[in-house]
Order: sequence, then C-alpha cells, then structure tokens
Amino acid sequence: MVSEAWQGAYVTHLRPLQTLINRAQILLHSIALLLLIFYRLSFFFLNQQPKHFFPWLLVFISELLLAFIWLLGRAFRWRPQITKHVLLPPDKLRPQLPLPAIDVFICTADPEKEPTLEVMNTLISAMTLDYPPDKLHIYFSDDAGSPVTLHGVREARRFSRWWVPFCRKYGITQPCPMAYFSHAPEDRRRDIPRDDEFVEQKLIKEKYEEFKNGIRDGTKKWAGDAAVSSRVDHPALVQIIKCNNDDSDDGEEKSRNEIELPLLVYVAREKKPSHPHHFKAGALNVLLRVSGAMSNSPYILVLDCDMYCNDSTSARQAMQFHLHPHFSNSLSFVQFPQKFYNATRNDIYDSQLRSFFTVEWSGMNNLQGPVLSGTCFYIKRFSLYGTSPHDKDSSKHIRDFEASNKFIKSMNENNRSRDIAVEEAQHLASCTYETGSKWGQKVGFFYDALVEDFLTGLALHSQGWRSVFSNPERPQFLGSGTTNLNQVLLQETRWSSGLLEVATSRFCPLFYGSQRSMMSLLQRMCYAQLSFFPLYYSFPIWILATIPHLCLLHGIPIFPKVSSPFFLVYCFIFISATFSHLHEVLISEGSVKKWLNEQRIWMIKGITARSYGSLDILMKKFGARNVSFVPTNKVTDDDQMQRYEMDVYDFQASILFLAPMAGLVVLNLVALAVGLGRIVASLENWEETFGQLFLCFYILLMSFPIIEAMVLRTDKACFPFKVTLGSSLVVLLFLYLLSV
Ligand SMILES: O=c1ccn([C@@H]2O[C@H](COP(=O)(O)OP(=O)(O)O[C@H]3O[C@H](CO)[C@@H](O)[C@H](O)[C@H]3O)[C@@H](O)[C@H]2O)c(=O)[nH]1
Ligand SMILES: [Mn+2]
Repeated sequence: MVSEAWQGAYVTHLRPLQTLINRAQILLHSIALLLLIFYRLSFFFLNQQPKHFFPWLLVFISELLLAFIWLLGRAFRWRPQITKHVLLPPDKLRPQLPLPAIDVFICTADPEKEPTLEVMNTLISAMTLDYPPDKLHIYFSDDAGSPVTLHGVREARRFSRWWVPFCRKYGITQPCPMAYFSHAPEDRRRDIPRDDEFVEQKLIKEKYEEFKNGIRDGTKKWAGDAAVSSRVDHPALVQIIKCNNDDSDDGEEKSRNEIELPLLVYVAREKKPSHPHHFKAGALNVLLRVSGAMSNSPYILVLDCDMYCNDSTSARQAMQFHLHPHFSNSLSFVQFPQKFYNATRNDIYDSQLRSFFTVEWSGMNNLQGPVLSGTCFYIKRFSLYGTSPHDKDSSKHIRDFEASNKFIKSMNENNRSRDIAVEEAQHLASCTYETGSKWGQKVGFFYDALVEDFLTGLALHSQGWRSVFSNPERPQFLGSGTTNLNQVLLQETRWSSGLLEVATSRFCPLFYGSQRSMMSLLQRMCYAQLSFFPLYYSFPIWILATIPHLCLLHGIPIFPKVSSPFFLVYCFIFISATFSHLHEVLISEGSVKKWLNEQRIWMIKGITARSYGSLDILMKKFGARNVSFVPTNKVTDDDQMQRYEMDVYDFQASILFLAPMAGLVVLNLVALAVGLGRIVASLENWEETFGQLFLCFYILLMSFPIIEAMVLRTDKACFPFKVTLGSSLVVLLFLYLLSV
C-alpha cells in the first residue's frame, strides 16, 4: 500500500524578493540605531553636567537591550526560505526505497487536564499513519500511571481494528477519527466512489460512539479513584496492548483481531516523590530505552498528547528527507510546524505562535535547520545517543554514558521474544535506572531546562547534526492551542523561565561548545535570540512603560524634541519596526487585526509572563525556587472558547497577571492627562515632551481592550473591579510619595 506521496520529492524555494526587503530593512534600521546610540552617548559625554542622569541611563540601557535582541533576531531573516513537498511527474519519480521502521512516542501526564478522548484520538491517528504496520510501533507514555488512561488505550486499540482498515480501504488520509467525523476539511486524493464508503461510514461511526462511551465509562469508574498521590508514586508498568479474544463474541470480532495493526505498548514509568522525574524529557528517555529494547527502530516520531496526525502521509514525507542523498547522514530531525485546529484568524492571544512557525523556523532552514519544537518531528534515533554525524556505532557512546550495561545488552538482543523484552523494559523504566548515568546530560533528551526540546535541539546542532523544517500546505499535525489568557500567560511563563535557564547555563548559545561546535554565527544568533528574548522583552518594556511617564509628570524630556534631527531617527525606527512586523504578518497569511493583536499580546506578555519567567530564573540562581513543568490545561470551557472566537479578551486570570496591566494603564492615563495639562498651562513647550506623549497614547491605544474591559464591560470575563481599584490606589499612592 505505497501511496504516490512517497515517490514525490521536496523543493526548496529561496525567496529573493523577501531576502532583498529584509536586508534593506536591516541596513537602514541598523544605521538608525547607530544614530540613536550616538544621540544618547553625546548626551552623556558632551554635556558638562547631564541633567536627569538616571532616567536617561535606564532608558538608554533598555534601548540598547532592545537593539541587541533585534540584531540577533535578524539572523532568522537573513536567508528566508521555504521548503515544500511536491509530487513530481511520473518520469521523475525516484526509485522506491525500502522503508525504515519508525517508533512513535506519545506522552501524556494528567487525565484531568488532558481529556482522555482527545489523547486517544492522537493515539489512534498515529496507528493510522500510512506506513507498513509491521514497521510502525507506538509507545504511549502515561506519566500519571492512571487506570483511566490505561483503559482508554485498550479502548483505542479495540476501535482501531475498525478504523484502520476502513481508512486503508477507502484511502482516507485523515487519520484522526475525531477530525474525520467533525467534517474537518476533507482530503482530496481519493478515487474510490463515496457511496459504499458512506454506508460503511455509518457502521464505523457507531463503533466510534461505542468507543466514546467506553472512555466515558472509564472516566466515571475511576473518577474519585485517580488519587493525586499515586500520580507521583507508582511502580513501572509496561504492557503490550493486544485485543482480548475473550471479549469478542461474534465471528466478525474474531476476524477483526487478525487485522494487522502496529505494535502498541503502554508505558507508565516508575515514579517516587524522592526521585526527580524530569517531566517530559524524563518520560521521553524512558520511551527511548523501552523502545530500544523492543523494536529499536531507526526513526522516531514524537507527539504531544494533544497533537493528532492530520495527514497520514507525514511519515513517508519525513522519510523523503531522511533518506535523501542530499543530507547524506547528517540529518537528525524533520520538524513539522505545530498548528492548531482551534486558533482563529485574528487570534487575540497569538495562540498559533505565528512568528516561530512561519518566519523563524523557515528562516533557519537555510542555516543548520530549525529548533526542535517538542512535538511533530521525526528524529533519527542514532543522533539522540550523544553522537555526531561522523560516528558509526552508537553503542560505544552509550556504553560510556550508562551506569549499567543493561540497555546496550537489550538493544543488541533485539530478536528475542517480546515477553522477555517487556520484563526488561520494566527495569529500564524504573526511577533509579538513570542514577549515575549520563542520561539527560549527554544521551537522550536533556534535563537542564524546562524546554527540553529547545535544549536538545541546541545540543544536536552543536554536534554537527542538521534539521529540516517542512511546512506543506495541508497541516500534517493539528493540536489544541491555548486559547485562554491565563493559560497562555502561564505557558509563556514556563517557556520564558525554561529558555532563560538555557541562556544562563553552560549551554548559553553565544558560547556553548564554541571550540569544536559546528554551529555557524547565524545559527548561534538564532538560538541566542530565542533563549534571551524573555529577559530582553520584559525588563526594557517595564522601563519604557514607566520611566518616560514619570518624567512626563515632572516635565523632564526623555526623547529628542520635535525640531531635532534625531526626532526623525526615532520616527524612522518606530515606523520601520512597526511596518516590518506588519509585513511579516501579512505575508504569513495574517490580517491587520492579527498584527494589532500580536503587538498587544507582546506588550502583555512582556510585563507579565516574561517578567515572571525572568524573576523565576533569578530566584533559582539564588536557590530560592525550583521550577517545575505544570502541563497546560487542555480542557476547554465553552464559554471561554466562545469569547476567544469572538475576539473578546477574557480577564478571568490570576491577579499576578492582571495587576501589572491595570497599574500600567492607570499610570499611562495619569501621565497623558498631566502631560497634556502642562502643555495647556504653558508650563512647557510641546516639542520637548511630544515623544513621551505619543508613547503614552500608543500604549493606551494598544491597551484599548483592557480599558474597555475595565470600564465598559460587565460580563463574567470583564476586568475584575477589585483589581482595577487596587492597582489604581497603589499607582496613585506611589505617585504621591514620589512627588513629596
Ligand atoms: O511531566 C510531564 C509534563 C508534561 N508531559 C507531556 O508533555 C507534553 C507537552 O505538555 P503541554 O502541557 O502540552 O505543554 P506545552 O506548553 O503545550 O508544550 C510545548 O512546550 C514544551 C516545552 O516547554 C514542549 O515539550 C512541547 O512539545 C510544546 O508543545 C504533553 O503531552 C504532556 O502530557 C509529560 O509527559 N510529563
Ligand atoms: Mn501543549
């Protein structure tokens, strides 16, 4: 059952026009930034006694930090490129290669935050990939060790006996039943008449309903039982999920059992409160060992539990890259973008993380390749064993890193019976197994930061491995994005602290492995930009949202006056930054509204999540805190979802996130009013403080939804009055104290 997609090839498009625009902008913008720096420096050094030294210094530092992070970010834009899959005409088809085996890793952590039905849909979609079933093996990690999930996996396996053959028979390329039955955009590559499919579809739909009921029953049955304590304290359990012959009561059921399905293994690693478990990276490393002892496939697909396969051809597409002579042996992983079925076009919270998956990852494609992004990637197993592309044998590497040689032994004895393998696997999943070994430091997924994906990708690239970003028109994977402000900010806080953790560790991308590292300067700049931006987009934002305003209250000018030539420099920088962002949004299929929303959420994240993430790392450096990976909540509240879909901001969020927003809005309002008042009262020339007034105005304009939610809205998700009141009082008190 080899589909024609396999025989296609990929093409890469350089984007000459885009390159030209980007480089011209980089040049002009850099000149403007140099002039700005000159303007500030001349203030400090040419004035005999510079007045208002401190506010100027703070603003200058912020401007320098922003300029630096801007410069790093240009690396993504220096050689923009896109890689697409195309189906070549028959005369250009490449000879078919034997397909290598693939192990699929799926991680779940919490049946309450991650609805079992959706998780199982992800599992089923992976079993339905268009790939020979004997070459596909699914390893499902359940970090909670929950009976609800184990039951779900069994139900999913049972339903797959109906679903998989149905998809094969009719060439259905939508492997996820939930998406198929919700009539998500249909695939167009089918030549079978739809009539008989339609008849059978009814039967499958019935089976799907049965499956859903089964899941519901399981959730009910163990509802109270899923004790929180057992989630962090349970023994290892590795089980090959087969269909029970006992529960098949008719002949049809029996014959269904003979249908070839991929191997499915349920893995709950051992957990004890006394042992660190390293969150998702820990789970992935257990899967790496367990699968190594059982199927040991040369390629691995990693999926988050909420990212289902949306196109069954992705495995073959990824293999097109992996087996392509162009990469010889240096390709470590093929990264597909994370796309979200629930993100809207205007996307008020930028849930789709547009700039990563459009501009930045494709910009890295022409360097050493994109960042490893946690999910939706096909990786070469060999590259995860601390190797470099020139190495031949991985066992030598692992032997150096392992405390015991059990893993090597079981890898080498790959042909023995699966039941013995299961017994061994249980041992490989114990929480003491890694003690004294280099797992998580040199082998497997890395533990040093909460963004295990980013860090592991960085290590791979600096070992000389390459990666490829593939972004075909039809999304290969679709997940549920965070569409609730509180969750968005919580997630951003975790990422911020994780990324900064990398920036401040021995892995700091600016220096890491610089002697023998294979990373080019541009690649390094990309990694540095990503690991530093939480700090650079928080501290300076706070300064620029407060200092010019406080100065305005006292008539202290911070920016050049309107008649000064340097005023034009500031204007240019503002316009160039704004328009290049707008341009990027528009060419990645965004709208002007989307651009506005991105500007807005950028400000909100800067003064909240990124600031807290930075503080987190600061506190961790002083030993005051241990960061932890709290999975995002994937349970959606219909009300909340509706608001997101209608572009209505939902301020039912932690006060830690709301207070800074309210406080800054009040400060900006006061500053604007006083600043205008001083001009009306002719206390000063408007030319002097125009820049600050404009800044206030712009911030308030961007904060319009916040102001609206404070004073005009009365719904459940409006801005809580208590927070508005409290923040206003604090700001006014602070201003009063400052003035006396
Ligand atoms: O202790 C844990 C914690 C999480 N997970 C799983 O990890 C995945 C990602 O967790 P999620 O809560 O969805 O986090 P996100 O912020 O959405 O994840 C993004 O960011 C992570 C790094 O912070 C990456 O690992 C993810 O791939 C990427 O999608 C999910 O399948 C979880 O079940 C575990 O298996 N064990
Ligand atoms: Mn997620």
